[in-house]
Amino acid sequence: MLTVDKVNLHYGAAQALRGVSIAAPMGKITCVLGRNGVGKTSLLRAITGQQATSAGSIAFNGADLGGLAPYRRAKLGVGFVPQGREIFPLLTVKENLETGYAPVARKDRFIPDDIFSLFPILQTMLGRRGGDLSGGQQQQLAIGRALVTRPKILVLDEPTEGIQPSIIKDIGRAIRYLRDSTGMAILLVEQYLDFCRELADHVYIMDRGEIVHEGPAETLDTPEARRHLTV
Ligand SMILES: Nc1ncnc2c1ncn2[C@@H]1O[C@H](COP(=O)(O)OP(=O)(O)OP(=O)(O)O)[C@@H](O)[C@H]1O
Repeated sequence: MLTVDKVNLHYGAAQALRGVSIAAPMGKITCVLGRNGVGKTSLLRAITGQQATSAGSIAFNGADLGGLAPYRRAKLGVGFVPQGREIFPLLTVKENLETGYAPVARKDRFIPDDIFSLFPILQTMLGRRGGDLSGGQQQQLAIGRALVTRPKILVLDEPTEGIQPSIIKDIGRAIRYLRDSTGMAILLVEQYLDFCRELADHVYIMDRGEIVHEGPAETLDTPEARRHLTV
């Protein structure tokens, strides 16, 4: 399980996270919702090690992640699908997937078949350049690349952003399959309420750098939760 305990994060004098505590258990989908700019991406940057925290602690399956570089966290099983996907446009689909080998032991440096069962389009397009893929296909590639790192927790930043409904469904199905078949933890940051309501086991809502609500997915329909999500 991933535990984030009373974490603060600053950009210079501006505080983006204020005493944030969340847990993402193994075998569960945990969703963090919130409007634009409330600190969701900052929380994921803190977890993946891309941004230093100024207080609190982050641990995964008993290992303290505090101060570890992103690649060390990847080696411990933290897989990341960034906002905007960050596909290498001039590398082929296969080469993009292979960039996930970096934190993996030599014997595991192959692309697991599961990735092509989840996203058959990646197999069809293995030789095409990443930049030639549609936004939805790039999102599938970004998830595939994270899976190549053999994560024990998959952290996704707004995977539905700018993506057509049919591919959103495929991504939802893939996330559920990963939870059920591998028992990995999944931590998802989203603005798309329906996607979270359908998928999540547990939800948190952030507002102005703080967690202001937590509960099972059904609690997203309470007036109190709605108030934090409407503009
Ligand atoms: N590199 C940075 N330098 C300074 N301030 C930043 C930086 N990145 C984010 N911020 C600020 O921190 C706050 C939280 O931003 P963050 O990107 O974490 O929010 P978010 O909820 O992920 O938003 P979005 O949904 O737009 O991605 C915002 O006020 C933002 O302007």
